[in-house]
Amino acid sequence: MKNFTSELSVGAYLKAGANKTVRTLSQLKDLYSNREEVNRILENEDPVLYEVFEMPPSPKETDLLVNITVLHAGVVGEEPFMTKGHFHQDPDTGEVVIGLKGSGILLLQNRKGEIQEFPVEEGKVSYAAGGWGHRVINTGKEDLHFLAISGANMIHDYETAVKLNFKSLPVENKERISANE
Ligand SMILES: O=P(O)(O)OC[C@H]1O[C@](O)(CO)[C@@H](O)[C@@H]1O
Ligand SMILES: [Fe+2]
Repeated sequence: MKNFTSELSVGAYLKAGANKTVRTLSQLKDLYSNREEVNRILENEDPVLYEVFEMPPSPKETDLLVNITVLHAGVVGEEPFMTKGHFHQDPDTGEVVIGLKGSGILLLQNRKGEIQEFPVEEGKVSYAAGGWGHRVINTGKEDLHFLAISGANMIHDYETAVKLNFKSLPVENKERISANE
């Protein structure tokens, strides 16, 4: 990554050289448990769930990945918009998450099925240690902006998240919902 300085806003970050990746519902439809609702939404539109603005890392594995993510507000059935969720292939590679705007949850789950939830909002910094899968969920009514920093040698492991049935809703709600079913 080249030297840069930027305000912590998407516009400024783009001007400083960030690349943008867009994730839409049609790309991530298997994340949501209410299939009928997914299909109903997709009949009309393919909403953008989140956008990741990332500074291009150097090809060297010792570099850092620094990105700002904008996770939009919305729901698919009862489930709020969320990131796909992944583990890092190398269990020694963690990630820092710093809330900038909006409110949400960083949901962590390890291979033993243990779960932790941390707030993502302005003024809060959290660390997802290696070995903990992580997903961000926008539980608020406005877009959630956060900065994430990890090692550039990090390889996303999405398969483990699927295999372990990575949780979606904030766990309390999930328990409350299934208790009421
Ligand atoms: O790779 P995924 O699961 O789509 O999520 C991307 C997001 O995940 C993060 O690793 C934060 O958990 C960010 O880098 C980015 O916002
Ligand atoms: Fe990550």
